[in-house]
Amino acid sequence: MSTESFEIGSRLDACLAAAVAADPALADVARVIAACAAAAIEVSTVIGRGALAGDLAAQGEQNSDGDVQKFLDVFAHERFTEALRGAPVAEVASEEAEGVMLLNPGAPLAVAIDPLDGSSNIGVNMAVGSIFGIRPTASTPENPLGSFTGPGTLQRAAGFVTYGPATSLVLTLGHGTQTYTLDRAEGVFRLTHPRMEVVPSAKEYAINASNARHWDPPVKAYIEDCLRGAEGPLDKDFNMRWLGSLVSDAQRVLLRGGVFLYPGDSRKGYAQGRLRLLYEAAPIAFLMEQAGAGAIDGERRILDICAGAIHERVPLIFGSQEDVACVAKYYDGRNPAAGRSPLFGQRGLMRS
Ligand SMILES: O=P(O)(O)OC[C@H]1O[C@](O)(COP(=O)(O)O)[C@@H](O)[C@@H]1O
Ligand SMILES: [Mg+2]
Ligand SMILES: [Mg+2]
Repeated sequence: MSTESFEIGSRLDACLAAAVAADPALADVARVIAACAAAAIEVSTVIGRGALAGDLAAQGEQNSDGDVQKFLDVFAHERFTEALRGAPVAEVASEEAEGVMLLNPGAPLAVAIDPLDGSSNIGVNMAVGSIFGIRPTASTPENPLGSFTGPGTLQRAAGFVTYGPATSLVLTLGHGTQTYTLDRAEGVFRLTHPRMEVVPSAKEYAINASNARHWDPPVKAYIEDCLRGAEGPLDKDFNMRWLGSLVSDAQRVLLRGGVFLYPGDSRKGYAQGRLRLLYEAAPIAFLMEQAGAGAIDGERRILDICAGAIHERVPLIFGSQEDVACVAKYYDGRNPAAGRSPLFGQRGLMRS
């Protein structure tokens, strides 16, 4: 959906209707997006009430990834899956459900969803979000995961919602990335950023530095060179931000550039990092690419990677094109970590 011709302030439903009028093949995708937007407004209302809505961080069961579910994880999962039941969605792969959920047999679309992203921020009044990727249904009795095992390039649309000081919906249908902001007075999303364009390079990086001792050599080398600032081979002073919420970090990168890294590391269970390919990395990668940014696992483009299982993890590095390309150089053998001290060594990539 190209929304450049839409006026700022246009309602999401009007933008979707116009996109469908221009390309009727988008009708089903538009219904799914409208369902996600409606669920997001419900979730936003509860989050906005904070502690008045009860203990949003109250702990329940463990999800399939071993994370303890909080009240808000489960509430968001229920609101989104209920909304998707009323849309042309055959299957849902949710972080909060072990297997693929079957909604409307024969429907044309499948949705991979992280109903509540940034769970560690629940209950402390910090931003959280929801992420979704919409794919064509492709499962068969012989291949029941078929809707989710194709590459991210198959996604018809993707989006994420950030429940922050404002609630916003970042969306792509494959023709650029747009942001809509929730007009709380009227309960509708309105177009506020018709065309997101990530700057080619910036001076901010995001990584959970408490894992530094577990990182693999390319990541250690890159962050070491960031920390050396203008005196180091990257020739600029960096700022660091880590919000503990992928969507919030992604929103910042979309608006002012920089690079985000959640690499694989040597902790047990973290060889592929923490983030999940289907409902975190692939939708974010689609949105980033449509905004002129990049997303890789270190060596491969995220959108080319196929999942073998619905909760599969993948190392994720995304952001400004030049900054992502710079990180890739640390991975590609041109900067072997051999000869470096384990961390904070003396030589850097850009120095001959
Ligand atoms: O606690 P860590 O290891 O820094 O991980 C933070 C990352 O984990 C996540 O919270 C994972 O998402 P969930 O909260 O949906 O499991 C990301 O939003 C965030 O970037
Ligand atoms: Mg998440
Ligand atoms: Mg989650």
